[in-house]
Amino acid sequence: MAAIAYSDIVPAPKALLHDHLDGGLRPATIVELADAVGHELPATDPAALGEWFVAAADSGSLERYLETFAHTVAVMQTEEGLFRVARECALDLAADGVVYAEVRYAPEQHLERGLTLDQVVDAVHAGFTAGMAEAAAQGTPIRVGVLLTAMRHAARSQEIAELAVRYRDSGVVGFDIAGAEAGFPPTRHLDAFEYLQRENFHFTIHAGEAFGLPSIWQAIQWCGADRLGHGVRLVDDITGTPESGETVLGRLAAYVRDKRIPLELCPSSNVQTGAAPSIAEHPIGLLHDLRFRVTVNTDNRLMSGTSMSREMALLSEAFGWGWAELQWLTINAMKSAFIPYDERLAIINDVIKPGYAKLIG
Ligand SMILES: O=c1[nH]cnc2c1ncn2[C@@H]1O[C@H](CO)[C@@H](O)[C@H]1O
Ligand SMILES: [Zn+2]
Repeated sequence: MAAIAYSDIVPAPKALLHDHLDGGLRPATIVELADAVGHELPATDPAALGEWFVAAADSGSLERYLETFAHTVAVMQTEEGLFRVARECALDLAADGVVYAEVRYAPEQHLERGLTLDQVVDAVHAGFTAGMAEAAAQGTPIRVGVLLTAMRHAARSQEIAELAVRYRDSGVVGFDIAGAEAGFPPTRHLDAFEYLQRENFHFTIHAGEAFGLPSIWQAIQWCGADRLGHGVRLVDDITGTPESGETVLGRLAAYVRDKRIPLELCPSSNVQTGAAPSIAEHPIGLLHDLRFRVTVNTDNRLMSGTSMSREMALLSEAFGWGWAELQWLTINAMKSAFIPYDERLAIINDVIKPGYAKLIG
């Protein structure tokens, strides 16, 4: 079957679970905000700056990929900067046909100019609220929920977990840890995860991206993660291929599949950090064939020069996926969202299924 074109995918309803607020700024916005706060950039022409981010993030290592965030985080230190970035994020996702998104960021990284954690969360919330209202007025409604991230090398996870729970009725739907994986196992933050479980709150953990199975195992069996951020290295626990008919799942891979634990896979990001050799060789193909709870995500639209529609177009081309697969990915994501069950179901039945029914024809 011919691959579905990017331009045909844009109007299709999409759900996104793994997108970093500080990884999705418009290059032109970075230039303007950097000028206002006196931050020096590697390029001041927006197009050149956009190219710089993709090239610099194309490093083959997660640590070097993450260094590029210095230039986005630097311009997200004021209420105006945070509001603007969040508003534009909602608008950009809506324009790409995303109808539901969970966007994450680490409040502790936005305190350099004197904001408090609460001021950071309030400013982002106001930006998303404005962006959602504008998107709805433009006929492209989107719902955005926030995940508050704690940085895994730092020691503020308990505080950020408490912040997330405090804001659970004001737009925050979950918690996450991110940052360099090797050397910073999720169990360092066990207190925060146990607290969140006692609060009946939801969380995902970046695991199995730059480091393998022990990180995934800890995230699930010690920390109790609802979902896996990436989780792509789970393939290390799978032998054989479906074609040969001798695929064998190890205990951990079997557990993840049996429990329907969602995998927040981010193909382009993985190719840039070296977690996968190419889109065509990305384990998402195998994980899809084995019917894991696979979702597709952008991770960092700026650093990967990507969007949900582009990721789906790349997958359609690499694996021959048609509308049925794109719908499957979208419904998987919506089923795995952190908003209440009835609200997830309403988006699936009222928005996603009718949207794809028109496309499938
Ligand atoms: O793919 C990733 N793996 C691990 N950490 C990441 C990834 N993308 C972004 N961040 C980290 O998360 C912080 C909050 O959004 C970002 O500042 C970046 O350091
Ligand atoms: Zn991420």
